[in-house]
Amino acid sequence: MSETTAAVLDCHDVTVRFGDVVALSNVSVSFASGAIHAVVGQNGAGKTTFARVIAGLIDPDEGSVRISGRDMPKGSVNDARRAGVELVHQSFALPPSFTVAEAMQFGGSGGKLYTRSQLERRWQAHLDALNINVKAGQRIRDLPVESQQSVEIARALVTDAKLLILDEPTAVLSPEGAEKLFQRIRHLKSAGVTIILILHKIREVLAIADTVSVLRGGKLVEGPVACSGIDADKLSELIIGPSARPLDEDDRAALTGSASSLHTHVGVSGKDGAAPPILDMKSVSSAPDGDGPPLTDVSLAIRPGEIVGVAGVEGNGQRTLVRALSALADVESGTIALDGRQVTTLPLQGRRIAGLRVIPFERNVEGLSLTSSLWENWSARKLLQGSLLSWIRPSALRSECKSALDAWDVRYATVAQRAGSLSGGNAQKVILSREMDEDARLIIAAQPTRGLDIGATAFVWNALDQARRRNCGILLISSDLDEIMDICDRVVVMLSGRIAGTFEPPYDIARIGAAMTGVTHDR
Ligand SMILES: Nc1ncnc2c1ncn2[C@@H]1O[C@H](COP(=O)(O)OP(=O)(O)OP(=O)(O)O)[C@@H](O)[C@H]1O
Repeated sequence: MSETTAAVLDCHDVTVRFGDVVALSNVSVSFASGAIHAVVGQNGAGKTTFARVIAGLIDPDEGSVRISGRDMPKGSVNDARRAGVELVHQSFALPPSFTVAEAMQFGGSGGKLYTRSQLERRWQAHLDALNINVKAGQRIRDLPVESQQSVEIARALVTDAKLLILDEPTAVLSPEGAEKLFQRIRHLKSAGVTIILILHKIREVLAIADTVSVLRGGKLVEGPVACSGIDADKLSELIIGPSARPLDEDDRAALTGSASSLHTHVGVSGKDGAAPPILDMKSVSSAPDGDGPPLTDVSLAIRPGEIVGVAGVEGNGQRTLVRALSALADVESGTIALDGRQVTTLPLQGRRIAGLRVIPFERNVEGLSLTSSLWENWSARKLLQGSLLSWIRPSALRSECKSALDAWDVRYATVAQRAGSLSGGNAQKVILSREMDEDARLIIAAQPTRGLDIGATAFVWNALDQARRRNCGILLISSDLDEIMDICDRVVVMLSGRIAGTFEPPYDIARIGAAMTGVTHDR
């Protein structure tokens, strides 16, 4: 651990309530300075609430917070920042139309006026000092997600941060991106910054953190304990708790990295290689649409009962692929057929009636209306599929919604609550419960387990497997190569809007990785 063991953070008996929900219950914890502290727990366990209390964004109902030995006035962001606390949120908050320099200035102390070139010079020096490879004049929206995150971190470090909190920083990163982030975090630690990391993946916790603390149902059930004294199995037990359904051995191994059974998927027995494809894309090219490179000559078939994975560094056309399949991108040439029927020019509603379901990349923007109730969000699929409004009975929908959310173990108070009040993982589960229904024929799942806890991730894998057994076709787009290799029957790699390689089990991670970076093409 660190040379110094003085506490940078002391929480005493912190309780936070949202109406009837107790998000944090009498949490008392102390974190030593100069170390990397992981905080883990299931979706809705209270991790983000904990981070927001420390950053002064939430005023706890009870309890107190001390930073570097000083009592913090309750719920004061400015006092927390003055004490050196900076929080990088789960979803990025940089204004997309700003340049990097403008975004950095926005996060700085402000005051003096600068010309554009002065501003850029000022922040370029800061970025260079942190070894962040981004040009200060670039617009945020033109940056890949990994660079946006680096800019968020750089912005948090504009002030003299002593305690940096990163809320699920790896959820948006590729494995290489996560490794780069970890290097940056180790570097910050050696410069004396204390880091709190909210993480879901146990293997990441054990790879980077000095200590780990576990929240369950708003209570601190363990920690901080030294990571050197705990193993993956024990940690997953602490997270899930004694009453939860146990994970099966394969899922546990894949989720915790505790065994060598990774990447052994050998195809599914129910797959019928001779059956006509559910999805048949032939030579599809799309117009540029500002959301990644256009598709160029993409051909892809998915048969009943088949899970096809799309691997690739983010920003290589995966979003355009989802948009083309959802009738949101302009297809210039080529054809798309669903169950033998041409749908190339059919709007989304018609495709949904034909059995298309979409779990979108951005759950808060494309997947949910945050200001609408849970049952309204859940019922949206009926409207999307063109049911007549007069047929819709709100009371029946509310009870259907309740059963579906309970089956997915969503943590919520009432189906009338706003979707925006759910924790990130629970919001994702609402979309999954809506899109993975019995009538689905083709499920496009974009990052379906991003931000989910280990129990929920296993649940999603199981739900995808059930859908496959019902002979659905599934297109799984994920930046988690382990996930792709564990559950897909075939993997295609996207690079610059093209299919750059097709791979079948047993997978060779080195060859897939090479195709992702364009080192080699096809097998
Ligand atoms: N603004 C809010 N209004 C109402 N309830 C809230 C609000 N914010 C959080 N909650 C509830 O508090 C509980 C803890 O939520 P929190 O976001 O802290 O969990 P989390 O551990 O970060 O979950 P995840 O891993 O899904 O992000 C959840 O039950 C959540 O629904």
